[in-house]
Amino acid sequence: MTSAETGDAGSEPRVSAAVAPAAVAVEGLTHRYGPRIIHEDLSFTVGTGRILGLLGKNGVGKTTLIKILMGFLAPNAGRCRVLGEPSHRLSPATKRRIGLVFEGHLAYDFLSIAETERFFAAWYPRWRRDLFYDLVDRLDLPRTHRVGHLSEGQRSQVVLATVMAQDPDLLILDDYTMGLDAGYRRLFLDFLVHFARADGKTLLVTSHVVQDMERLVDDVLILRRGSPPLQTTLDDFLGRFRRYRLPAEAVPAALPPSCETLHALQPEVDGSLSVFAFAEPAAVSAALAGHGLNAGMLIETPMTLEDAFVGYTGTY
Ligand SMILES: Nc1ncnc2c1ncn2[C@@H]1O[C@H](COP(=O)(O)OP(=O)(O)OP(=O)(O)O)[C@@H](O)[C@H]1O
Repeated sequence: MTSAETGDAGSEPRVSAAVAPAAVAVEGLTHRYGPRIIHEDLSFTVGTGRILGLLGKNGVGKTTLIKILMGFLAPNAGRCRVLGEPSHRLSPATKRRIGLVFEGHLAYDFLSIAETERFFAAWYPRWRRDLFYDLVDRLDLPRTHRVGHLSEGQRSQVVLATVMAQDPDLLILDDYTMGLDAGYRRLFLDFLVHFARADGKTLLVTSHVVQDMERLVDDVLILRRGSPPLQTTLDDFLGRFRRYRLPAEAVPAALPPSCETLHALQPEVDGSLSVFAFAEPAAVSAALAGHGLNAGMLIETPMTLEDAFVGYTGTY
């Protein structure tokens, strides 16, 4: 038993949730693998009916966090409540309300598509056969086709359909893109958005295809190793986090350090400089001028979520 206080019954987390009660509430979570700290004093919420994108570079601890939320892993410290229950003591009824797509997802190779549908239907009281076949029939394969004979992307489609058909209240998708082609990814995203919005579902999604998140999420939780996480709405992040560009002729050999105003300075291959900041142009210009740079040539340039994510977390 670890010193985890995950979800002490009766003690509600003191997190500032925008929507209460939160579908997921994490407070003060710390997790280590041996001496390596993966999460330290992490707190966040996923509001009921919200779609949260969990973003972060490789190895930052997204899957670890999901394993903790599902009760597969006990953290060293902190409280995690999922659908109102401590994550390490989820009741079978609550587990049935959670749809999970995870690396190494469950699919039985020896079953056919139709047998897969019948097998999983038996476990879930709200099973949506219509949803399952809505997604799976697009494969244009006979329902007698064996799962073991599907391509990687086709298999992923069956897994995603299986999870959606469970009609979960909370859907956790850990990198759902697994071999999906661009068309199916788009289709599945549209399905997900419709599914979530129509029925007030809560989604927690990770994906390295960050541009997909822009079409999907309400909120972002961005994890960075050694720094506090950022949780905010997508609109707030994209509205406040800005990129400015200085042309090559205004870029000195020695760059100023990042600071509260200048979140990151990134030299580009053409010699120009990208400056990322949660600040208005005047404040950024003043900060650059304070370091002797010619900020008169600073231009703000629009960003996608992927640009903003890379600017916020760095390229490596
Ligand atoms: N069982 C384990 N024992 C020791 N270290 C582990 C274990 N599981 C994961 N790690 C390490 O913990 C860190 C976080 O891993 P995790 O899989 O949670 O990251 P992630 O953000 O999901 O990464 P990715 O985006 O690459 O999938 C990594 O450095 C990983 O090597």
